[in-house]
Amino acid sequence: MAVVCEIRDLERLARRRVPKMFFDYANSGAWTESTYRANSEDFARIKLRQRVAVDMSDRSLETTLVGQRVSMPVVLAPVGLTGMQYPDGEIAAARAAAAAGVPYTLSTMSICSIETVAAATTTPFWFQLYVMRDRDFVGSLIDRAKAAGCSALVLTLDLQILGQRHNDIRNGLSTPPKFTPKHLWQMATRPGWCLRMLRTRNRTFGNIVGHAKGVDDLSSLSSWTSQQFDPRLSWKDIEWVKQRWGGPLILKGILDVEDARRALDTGADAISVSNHGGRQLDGAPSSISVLPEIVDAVGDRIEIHMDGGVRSGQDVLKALCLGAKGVHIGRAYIYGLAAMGGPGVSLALDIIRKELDITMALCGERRVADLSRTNLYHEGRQD
Ligand SMILES: Cc1cc2nc3c(=O)[nH]c(=O)nc-3n(C[C@H](O)[C@H](O)[C@H](O)COP(=O)(O)O)c2cc1C
Ligand SMILES: CCCCCCC(=O)C(=O)O
Repeated sequence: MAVVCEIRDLERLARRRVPKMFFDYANSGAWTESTYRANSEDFARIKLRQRVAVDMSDRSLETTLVGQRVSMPVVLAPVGLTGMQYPDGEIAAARAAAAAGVPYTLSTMSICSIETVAAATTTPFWFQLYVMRDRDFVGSLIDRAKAAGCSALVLTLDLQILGQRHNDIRNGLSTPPKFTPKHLWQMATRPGWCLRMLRTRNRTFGNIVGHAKGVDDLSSLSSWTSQQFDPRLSWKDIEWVKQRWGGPLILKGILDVEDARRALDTGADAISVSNHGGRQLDGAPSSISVLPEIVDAVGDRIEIHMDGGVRSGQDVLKALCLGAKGVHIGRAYIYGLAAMGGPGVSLALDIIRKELDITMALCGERRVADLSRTNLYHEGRQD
């Protein structure tokens, strides 16, 4: 049995257990992957300020996110095709998040539908929305999320056009998988995954198939996306989404100060500083590098979340110090899920919680709300 100490251990296990096309889908970025790499590398450059002889006996990671109490300021980010990493993966992730006291965000592009996840869980989850050309369908997704009791809507703004991901093109990624000799070989070398996958009926996009015109041909994900996603999405559409939804709204994919100011005008409850995990605009800066300027511009008027490159509790702490109230993790929990299903997601969350707690204590802080830039050295000097 492999020893799992950190998220990278789960990544190694996931690589061994999931067919290449699905592991690569999660583990890649767009084009040269420079932004994908920068997301993690820029975290590593930030140094922590050690403090000693501070009473650390009473510590807490609890806080609130968009008005909801959480056991730590971590959220499971929306991840498309989660159910191809592990059968019924969305249900497993939602249950693990609920047990850990953190929110789970179900993607529009999930394998298990909103209703399937709601029926299998008792804790409200968040729903992530993509805006498609067919606004009646988008409206129906919002209504379905409301009917399922979702407790926040995450509106993603940075993927109206799909960034080019070379691994997915090379792998001929599709869902359900095509049965070409290459794909059959990839699956045959992962027999555990195949056996488990045979036991579920959820093998294609549950929210979408059968619900909207022309969505049944999913053989080419990128051409399908360009047919269905609406490239005309603009700020004025956000008002419509906000009205129709009527609950907590988080705008995801903000990377620029001007866009952050624009987001403020929409009256959204939070923004998520994100470059989609380096999967969209390659060459864009890392999320952690732009977080401080966005916090300086709008942080006193809107709750700020972030994601991108978070692989440890130390990374979470650095983002909190730079002004994020919530930190969303994508691949960190997907590796756990792909490696061992629901228990793997729980393990990923346990690892991050423990690392965050220990790091906070060694920095001399007892509450996440007390973390600030004074706990960091940036580029070798103290901010
Ligand atoms: C495999 C995969 C699928 C994703 N699918 C979605 C999605 O459906 N909707 C969305 O808003 N973001 C999606 N994202 C982006 C994540 O929500 C998040 O922004 C990103 O994973 C953060 O970077 P990290 O993986 O380094 O933590 C996806 C990310 C990955 C890795
Ligand atoms: C049909 C594929 C669309 C991609 C949606 C999932 C996503 O956001 C991603 O980054 O991948």
